[in-house]
Amino acid sequence: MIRIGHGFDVHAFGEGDHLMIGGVRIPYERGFIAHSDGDVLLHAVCDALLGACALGDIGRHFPDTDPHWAGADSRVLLRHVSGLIGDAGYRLGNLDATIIAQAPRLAPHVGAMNATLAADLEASLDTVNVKATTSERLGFTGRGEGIAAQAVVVLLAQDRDAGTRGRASGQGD
Ligand SMILES: Nc1ccn([C@@H]2O[C@H](COP(=O)(O)O)[C@@H](O)[C@H]2O)c(=O)n1
Ligand SMILES: C[C@@]1(CO)OP(=O)(O)OP(=O)(O)OC[C@H]1O
Repeated sequence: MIRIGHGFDVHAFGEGDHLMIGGVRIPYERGFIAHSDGDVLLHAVCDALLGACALGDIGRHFPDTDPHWAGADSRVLLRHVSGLIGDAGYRLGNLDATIIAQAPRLAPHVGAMNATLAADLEASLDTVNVKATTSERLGFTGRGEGIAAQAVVVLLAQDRDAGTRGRASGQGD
């Protein structure tokens, strides 16, 4: 059994001197306007994971009216969602994500973002792929008003008996 999920998020720029994207702190002349740290990529990934398991969306699990999440590190949200996915009996098959940003240049940071996602989702690095694109100066991202992110995940049913079956047949010893 596989399940597919899609997530999309946008955060506008406001005052600040850095952006949190994919759990990576990127020095920049603007910050994100958000209730949490505004990590647009991790929010899209959370929504994709929740969507795949029919568990609603990030706003349902972490309301932006709840002071507990004010200024929250979005990696905490991601790890919580990852736990929910495990509880539902699924693990990551693979994750593909795109950040739409005219600036800053993100290519130097995607390796660190991939590592963060793999760690928080307890997945291997070769199942995670973050990309960045401009929108060729078109639209709100192209005008430099904010950043958008999209994520798609495939989840696989956890094979709870894999270890014992392997041992019984003499594999994996
Ligand atoms: N914020 C961004 C946007 C893009 N990149 C890298 O540049 C490549 C070309 O982008 P286009 O929008 O012109 O297709 C893209 O593939 C990324 O590698 C980036 O680093 N940061
Ligand atoms: C993450 C939460 C909660 O702090 O707030 P924001 O940081 O504003 O992010 P958003 O993507 O608008 O949605 C979900 C919110 O509930």
